[in-house]
Amino acid sequence: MAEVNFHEYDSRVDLDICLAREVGAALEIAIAERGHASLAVSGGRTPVGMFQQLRQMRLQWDKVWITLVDDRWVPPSHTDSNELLVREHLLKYHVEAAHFVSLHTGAASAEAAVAEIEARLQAIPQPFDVLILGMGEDGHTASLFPCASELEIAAAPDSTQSVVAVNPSTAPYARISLTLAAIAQARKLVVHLTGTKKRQIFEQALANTSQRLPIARVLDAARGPKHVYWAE
Ligand SMILES: O=C1O[C@H](COP(=O)(O)O)[C@@H](O)[C@H](O)[C@H]1O
Repeated sequence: MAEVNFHEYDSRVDLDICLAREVGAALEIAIAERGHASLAVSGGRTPVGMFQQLRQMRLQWDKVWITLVDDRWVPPSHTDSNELLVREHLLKYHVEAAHFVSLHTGAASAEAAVAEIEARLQAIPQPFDVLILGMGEDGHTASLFPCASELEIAAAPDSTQSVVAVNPSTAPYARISLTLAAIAQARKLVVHLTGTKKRQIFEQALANTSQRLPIARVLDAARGPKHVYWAE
């Protein structure tokens, strides 16, 4: 079972403040050591408060590259776009100076966009200094869905691909997702969770050795320290 450092907070606001500070500190260290930093974030509802804390931090954001771990294959103006969420809640105030790399292109399908997105990601300093994952109640993380026919390709630990197109059968929209192999390289991997139900699902996923859900597979493969930030 993957070893994780579990950080528990009394409230979601406390969690958001502390996680934003941890992320900011890790990015500062990366800039001091390598002259630049990279951050990959998740979409969904969980990270909004943390984004709002992070955007108020004074860092050398012009030296930071930001991308998403996954996005839904919808235009970036769509209400369900993870990119829109990041633009509205993170890429403001100080963070406006950061370099944002979109997972969306003008291609006709997610599959047709993979090569262009793969090329764009080459411009980001990698491995990611900080990569923040969310988790769905089905145990998916990024867009590595247990129900997707592409899961075995997307979750192959030795894949040389950084991104894949995924078509979940239990969730809306085709997706673009970082592969497990790209996620697992991160220098610091954070899982950001809220609520009792997600905590139970997460703990069961890690304990279940016969059915490895995507969240457990990613943590098994991660090469750097793994942290879970949780609040009710
Ligand atoms: O579809 C997605 O869901 C997960 C979890 O979202 P949440 O709303 O439960 O926080 C998210 O991590 C992922 O980026 C997103 O595309």
